Amino acid sequence: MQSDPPLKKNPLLALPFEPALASLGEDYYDVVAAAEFPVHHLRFRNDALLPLLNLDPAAVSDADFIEAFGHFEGQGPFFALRYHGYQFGEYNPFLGDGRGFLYGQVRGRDGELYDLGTKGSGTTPYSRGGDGRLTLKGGVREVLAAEALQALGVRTSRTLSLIETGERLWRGDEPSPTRSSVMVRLSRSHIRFGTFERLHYLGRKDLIRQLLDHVIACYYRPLVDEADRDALFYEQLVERVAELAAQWMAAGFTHAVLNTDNMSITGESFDYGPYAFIDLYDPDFTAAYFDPYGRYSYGNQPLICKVNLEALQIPLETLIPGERMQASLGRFQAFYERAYSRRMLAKLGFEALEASLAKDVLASTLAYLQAARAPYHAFFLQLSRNFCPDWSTEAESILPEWRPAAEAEFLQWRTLYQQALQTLPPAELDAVAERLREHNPSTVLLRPQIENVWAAISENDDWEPFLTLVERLQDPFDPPNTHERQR
Ligand SMILES: Nc1ncnc2c1ncn2[C@@H]1O[C@H](COP(=O)(O)OP(=O)(O)OP(=O)(O)O)[C@@H](O)[C@H]1O
Ligand SMILES: [Mg+2]
Repeated sequence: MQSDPPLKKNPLLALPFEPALASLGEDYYDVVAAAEFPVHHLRFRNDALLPLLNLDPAAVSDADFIEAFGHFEGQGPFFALRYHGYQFGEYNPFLGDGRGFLYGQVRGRDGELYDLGTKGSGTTPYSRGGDGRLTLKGGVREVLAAEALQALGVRTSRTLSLIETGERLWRGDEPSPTRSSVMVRLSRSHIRFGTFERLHYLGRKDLIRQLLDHVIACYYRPLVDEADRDALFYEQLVERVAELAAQWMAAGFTHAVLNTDNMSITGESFDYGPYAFIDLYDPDFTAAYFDPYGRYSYGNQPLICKVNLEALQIPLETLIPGERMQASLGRFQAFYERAYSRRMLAKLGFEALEASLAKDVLASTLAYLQAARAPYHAFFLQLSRNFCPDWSTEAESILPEWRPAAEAEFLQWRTLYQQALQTLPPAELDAVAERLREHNPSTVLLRPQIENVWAAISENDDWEPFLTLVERLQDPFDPPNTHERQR
């Protein structure tokens, strides 16, 4: 008797999905179906992420991606997650996944629990009149942001796949009709501050208790056996969010929509809509056209994170003493400054400096950048490319071309920068050069870069510039030893 040939299994569908959220019961989501799309063109697959899911990229075909993350066959049920949120300071009880769902949860090779979540997969009970879709440009922008941030050391969600879906969408902020896509995102949970806010709004203390236990068990595991774990959770969240704000600020990144429904309970950065990397150093830079008062401006991000953490105290109040949370929140600024200073010192080439000198060097750097309205990334890249150990004895040779932009502030900065170099033994100066190279990208995702790759796609359906840019963003630094040769 002839046996049937073995069916080829789609490795994406054979992932060991864990129903972590589903195990909590039905209060947190609505079961939804994916939209059916007229076409499926795989535009991006993030092979770099597959090993984390114990998958060999060579064993996963494009057709596998399309079956799993375009047709959404062979897996389910899918959950549109319920949440509320403060949007631009106003409470909105009508939110929830309106164009996405939790596709499944998987444990990564690193032992962490990851969510696969969609964006643009169709309408849900929370679409509020929206079409449930993601524009192709929006998908392209989200892929780019996540890859760029990851390489700059920001704790971020990643994009696993982007599939073009052949529909025509109408949007006020893109020339329309515009092309459609569906994205699958890998993240450390889609539980948002707003997930807790909704439970408070509904008066469900029991569910707040259940959800917090779940969050601690899944995402704050070392705390599970602590008697004081609820309060420690909030303290660690404050620390993680402060660290995240510092990561954004050092990377020169403006998230642009820091509503509490876009704040992850794991302290991870996600949801890349109208974001922008700053070009000129300007704390007032605001990326979203719908943010006229600059609530979510570049420089306001640490403060707004703190405001959001404070709002989260309301749903947590029944579980954690208010004074404990206030005391933790009181440490936000110190956590933030420590993390920001460490990252900025690395961008200046230092691992550590004596505390008051570190403070002065950093303050003078920012004062110069702001007075000169200097291009943020170009300044640090040039510092990195031009760095020379002789700078510790020859002040005049330190970036002379940057002097005219704001001379007084420049001279102040230069004096302090040189002073900082002089605290290092001569042998350490090579390490400064290396640190500068490793912390200052030569490929930066400025708006013109995004518009260029988008123009190639929209005008010629040419995906090469996009794929090339993704690759460069994944490793955005000059190669080792190139600066040596340039000098
Ligand atoms: N085209 C759309 N159709 C339906 N709902 C939408 C649409 N665009 C946004 N929404 C909903 O509006 C709210 C705010 O959108 P926002 O842009 O912050 O999130 P998102 O980008 O859709 O998703 P996420 O936060 O998961 O990245 C969310 O509840 C979202 O689901
Ligand atoms: Mg969102």
